[in-house]
Amino acid sequence: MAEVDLDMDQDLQRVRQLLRDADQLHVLQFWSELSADQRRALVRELLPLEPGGLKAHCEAACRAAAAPAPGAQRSLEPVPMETFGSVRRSDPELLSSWENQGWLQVSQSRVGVLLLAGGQGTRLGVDYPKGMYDVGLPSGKTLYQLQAERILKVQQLADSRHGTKCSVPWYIMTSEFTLSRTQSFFEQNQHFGLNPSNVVMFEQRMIPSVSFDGKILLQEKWKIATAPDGNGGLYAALEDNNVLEDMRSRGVEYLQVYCVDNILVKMADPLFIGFCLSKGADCGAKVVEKAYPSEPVGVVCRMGGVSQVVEYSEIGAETAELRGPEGELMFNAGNICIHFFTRNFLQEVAQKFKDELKPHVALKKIPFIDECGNKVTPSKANGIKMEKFVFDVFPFSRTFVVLEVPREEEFSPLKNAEGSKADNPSTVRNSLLTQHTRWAMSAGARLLNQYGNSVTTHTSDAAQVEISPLVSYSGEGLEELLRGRTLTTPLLLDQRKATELQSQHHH
Ligand SMILES: CC(=O)N[C@H]1[C@@H](OP(=O)(O)O)O[C@H](CO)[C@@H](O)[C@@H]1O
Repeated sequence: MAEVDLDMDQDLQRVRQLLRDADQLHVLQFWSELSADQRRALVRELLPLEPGGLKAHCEAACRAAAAPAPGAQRSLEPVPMETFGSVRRSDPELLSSWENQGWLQVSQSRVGVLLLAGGQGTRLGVDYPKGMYDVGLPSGKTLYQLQAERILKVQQLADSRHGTKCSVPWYIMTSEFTLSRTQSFFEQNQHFGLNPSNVVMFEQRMIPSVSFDGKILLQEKWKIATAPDGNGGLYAALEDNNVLEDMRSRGVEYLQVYCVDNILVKMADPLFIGFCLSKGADCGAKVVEKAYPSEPVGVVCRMGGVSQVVEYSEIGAETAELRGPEGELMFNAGNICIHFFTRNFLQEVAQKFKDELKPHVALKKIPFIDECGNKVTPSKANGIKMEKFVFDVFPFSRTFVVLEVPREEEFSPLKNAEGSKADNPSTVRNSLLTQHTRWAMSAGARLLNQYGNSVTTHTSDAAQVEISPLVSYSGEGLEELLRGRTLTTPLLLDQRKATELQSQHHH
């Protein structure tokens, strides 16, 4: 006991020094009121902060609040055609050559996927990890489950093409907010059938949230307000947790990185992997055509000849609305947060460039403890969160490529709560059901709605087909089950139903 307290004394001294140097001593202002446990908690939280880093962080936040980043966007240009591929405009032969290349890599276990899942889900309004959200599909599957089953399927398809027994490891970056609940959710669900040793969770760093005058905000008298360091915290987290070493030891050379919230995300997409490899790229991004100028997606573009993404929060309406000769949006390459990286490139970023990533500043409402010790829930922005962006490493790549994909097949993100205008549980559920209805119809099924009428349009709200990823990854393999059949919707085509349909065929 005495020993612990001695350590505690030393630690407290270090923390005091650290705070004094960064001009943040107010963090300890309620020290005399704290219990022994609370004191220990506070010291434990502050101890790992790097002295110089903390000071620089607070000062930078303060400066940023005073003078928002200048929109140095006059020199923006669209991405040049030669780095740009398009699924819609490429002929089937080219597409299947990319795909074949990708399947080969997957089958050789050279491809991994990495999920960015440290976010707080503030806009969605849930206090648990977004991946655990059930969007109300007939199957009741969560985003995590859909993703897990797509991994199972992509492995299985690669194996049956190449006679292999491959694995696609799933790296999951979580944060203090999401790690333990994500872990227990996966355990409760037996990792959705995946081999647990191929699911690797790690945690990104948290950084202090600061007031407009550069002071760390207290969330409790014994806890500072912190936020994850943004999805660009990936690169520090890869280092902190030896993830690249893990990849190397498994022989994983290529990584698809993606955000948790896109219900249509293709896991380890062979076509995307093959496209990037065929171009000799070290880094790539999937994009969709922007739906409208103010759509909240970043745009992939160039500045001074260097590829990058300008985030929707920073582009400015004027630039977003610029149009080309045919009336199309000039900056039309909407970032859907699906990126390709070679392991070598990530290694290089981790070694040389990750400290060059500039944090972006967001002004937010951050609940805090005021000087009198009262809890305040602000009604307008009172604080600064500094976030790094995952795509800010694009400028360091040697060969950067872009693949444009059809939105209705690949992008429908869950951002907002039910009742909001877009990107909410209903819109993402409908995107998936509409996609699966389309797949079923092009496989030759005749679909009836619950009133016995034919479902005719491809986008009808009444069309309710859900196809398990374990049955089909991207629409393949459905003809043998569905051709020439009349089926009533809602239809849940899971493995059981598939077996049933198959046995009927054989009679
Ligand atoms: C930093 C970052 O990755 N921002 C991404 C990401 O936005 P969020 O609002 O952070 O979810 O996903 C969008 C696509 O859903 C993409 O357009 C945008 O550029």
